[in-house]
Formats: sequence, C-alpha cells, structure tokens
Amino acid sequence: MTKKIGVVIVAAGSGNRFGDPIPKQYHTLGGKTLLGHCIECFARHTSPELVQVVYNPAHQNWYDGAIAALGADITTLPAPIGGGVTRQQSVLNGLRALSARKPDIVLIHDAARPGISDDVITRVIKALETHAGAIPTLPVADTIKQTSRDGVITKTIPRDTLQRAQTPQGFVFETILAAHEQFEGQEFTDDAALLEELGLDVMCVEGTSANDKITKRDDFDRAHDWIDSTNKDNASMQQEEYRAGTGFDVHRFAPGDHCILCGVKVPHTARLDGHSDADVGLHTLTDAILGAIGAGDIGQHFPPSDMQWKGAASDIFLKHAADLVRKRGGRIVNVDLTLICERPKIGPHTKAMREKVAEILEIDVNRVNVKATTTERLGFPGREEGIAAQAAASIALPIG
Ligand SMILES: Nc1ccn([C@@H]2O[C@H](COP(=O)(O)OP(=O)(O)OP(=O)(O)O)[C@@H](O)[C@H]2O)c(=O)n1
Ligand SMILES: C[C@](O)(CO)[C@H](O)COP(=O)(O)O
Repeated sequence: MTKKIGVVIVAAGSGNRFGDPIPKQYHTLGGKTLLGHCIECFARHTSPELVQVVYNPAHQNWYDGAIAALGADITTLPAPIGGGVTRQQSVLNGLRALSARKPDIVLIHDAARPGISDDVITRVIKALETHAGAIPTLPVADTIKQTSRDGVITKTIPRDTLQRAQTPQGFVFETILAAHEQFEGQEFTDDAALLEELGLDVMCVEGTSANDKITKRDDFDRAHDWIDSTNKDNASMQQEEYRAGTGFDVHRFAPGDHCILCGVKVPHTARLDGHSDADVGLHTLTDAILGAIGAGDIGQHFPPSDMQWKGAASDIFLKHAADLVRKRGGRIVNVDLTLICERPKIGPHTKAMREKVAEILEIDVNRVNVKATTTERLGFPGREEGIAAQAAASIALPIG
C-alpha cells in the first residue's frame, strides 16, 4: 500500500548565529529562499497539501515573499502554523497541525537545509519500511576531542561509530507525535533523540554534504557553491535578474527648528515643507525602489490630494515599496542616497540614517548607503532654499 507522506518544515528560528536582520531561511539562493527550496523539493515527494511549514508570524512579509517566488503548483500549500521558542516546540506545533490530514509517515526538515535532494529523501522513506525512524547522517571526518570548560583536552573520542545527524528525520507519524507530546518541554536537539529515549530503533541512511545546515555566514557561501553546480544541471532552476531604479525629490524650507531626514530628527534653523513629514530622503528612496520594479512613483501610491497622508511619517511609503518587492518574490540588493544641501550638516547623522533605512527596508545596514554633497552655493540648495535628494536602488527579481 502506498504510504501517505506528511512533511513538517521548521522555519520559526531567528538565526542568531547567522547574525543578519533577515532570518537565514528567508535569504535567497538562485532566486529562491532557503525555505522555498525545501518546500519545492518535498512537494515533489508528496503533494503540497501535506507540506506543513512552521514559521514565526512576525516574519509574515518574508514568508509571503518566499512563497510568491515559487511555482504555481505550490498554491495549495496550507497556511503556515506558528512555531515555539525551541525547535522542538515548533516541530510539535507542526505535527499537531498535520495530524488532521492523517499522514502515515512524516518527514521533519530544517528550512536551514536548502541542499536537500530527492535521493536523500528517497533513502529516508525507504528505511521507514522497516524502522520506526530514519535519518540521514554523515560520518565524522575529523578527530574528535572532548575538552574541559577551559579548553584543555580531556579525551579523544573514537570517531568510527560517530555520525553527524541531518534532516529530514522520518518517522511513523503516530509514533513521533506521541513521543513529542510525551516529552513536550524537555530539551532534545533533534527528533530521533526522542525515539532513542523510548528505546525504539532509528536507522541511519547516507546524507550529503550539500544538505549540511546553514548556521553561520560561511555556511551560506558554501551553499552558493552548491546552487551554482545545481544550476548547471537543472535548467528549470529559477534564476534572478537585476533591476535598477532611480529617484529624485526636492522639498523647500519653511520656518521651524528641525528636519526629518531618513527618519532621523536633525536639528536645524528651518523645517522642510510638504504634505507628509517632508522626509526628502525617504521619498527619494521610495521612488528609486518603485522605479526598479516598474511600479510608478510615490505620488501614484500615496496621492498628495489624499488627506490621510497629511503629516504622515514617510516610513510608511518606503515600507510599502519594500513590501511590493517582497510580494514579487524579490529582494533589495542595495540602495544609495545622496542628500544635496549646504546645511544642516548630514555627516554626523549618516550612521543613524543608514540604520533607520535598513530597519524600514528590513535589510542589512551594509546594503544601505547615505551620503551628502553641496552645490558649491550654486542654485536653490546653494541659496539654502531647500534640500534635494537623489537615489539609486538595485533589486533582484525572480525570472519567469
Ligand atoms: N524556535 C525555533 C528554533 C529553530 N527552528 C528551526 O529549526 C531549524 C534548525 O535550527 P537552527 O539552525 O538552530 O536555526 P535558528 O534557531 O534560526 O538559529 P540560531 O540557533 O542561530 O538562532 C531552522 O530551520 C529553524 O528555523 C524553529 O522552527 N523554531
Ligand atoms: C535537527 C538538527 O538539524 C540535526 O542536526 C540539529 O540538531 C538542530 O540543532 P540546532 O541547535 O537547533 O541547530
């Protein structure tokens, strides 16, 4: 009898060791997020209806962007379920959500392992014909040392019986659900450990190095190598194309004591005048991003005639543009802004401005540049009648 295969992909982690504002599972390789690669691979072994993603609801925008970049056949993917504070709790939430769909077996996978292959999945499923659990592993290649807390070696551990555990970890569904329910709140670092605790056999099958977990930045570079080699063999792999957009804006000065520039309050002898908070920096960046995705300009999305934008904080406009990029499955590669004025002096504020823009766009601060120039006292900026700004944005969008 053909077994009904359920899948739980855990993607609710925050990627602290990866150290980027965007959680690692939402970083892209070859036009798709790490999570997207996993979803597509498992959907091939079962149907998308049986693939349950576990996520952090605070990551909704990133999640939507990840799904938007996938093929049309993924549209029947169930809504993601919220995770817990530990991987183990996230797995349990996923298993509970999946139980109504009554799978016979379940494969539990880390979204942080985008290099999962059909072969590894097939080996795990095959081993489940004779065992309650099966996991992919790789033998340990290095000599393993046990050390004291201060780093002095206390023992050399024979490595011939040691294996590195990967995912997907496959189980008879009812067995692993019952085990996770029983051990809820106790700490285990993988799912196989729960069956081990119950004295049940878990079989090891051969994993692959491409399936190693992305934990730190270096691991991500390694995964880039994997995707490059996969692309050569797989014409259907989705590719990215790069788009550029530019923006330009001017706001005049009016009586006041500070300007809002890139979301930062900059003390000055005048304020900038405008329908919103007149943040010339954020308006210009918004136009550059809208330009790169062919989405018109800020005035079309937020008409000056609309009173709801009167005095509005311009964060809203820039965030809207970034959301449009993510909804198309794209990502912001970098933005570069030049503020053009004699005064106020911008230099002392560029760090805070870059951080604020990065926060609004939800990208790394290294992808944001803010600089300033004068016009040598020529023209309206030179006469200190207002501030002009120009910006460029580079966006990667999936092709096809
Ligand atoms: N509360 C958690 C913690 C982790 N995970 C998922 O479990 C997998 C393996 O965890 P790990 O590599 O530790 O991911 P993070 O928890 O995101 O990373 P870190 O420990 O560095 O914060 C990842 O796909 C992660 O998203 C999860 O769903 N829920
Ligand atoms: C489940 C796992 O990926 C198997 O290697 C690993 O144990 C997850 O551990 P982490 O500490 O949450 O990265």
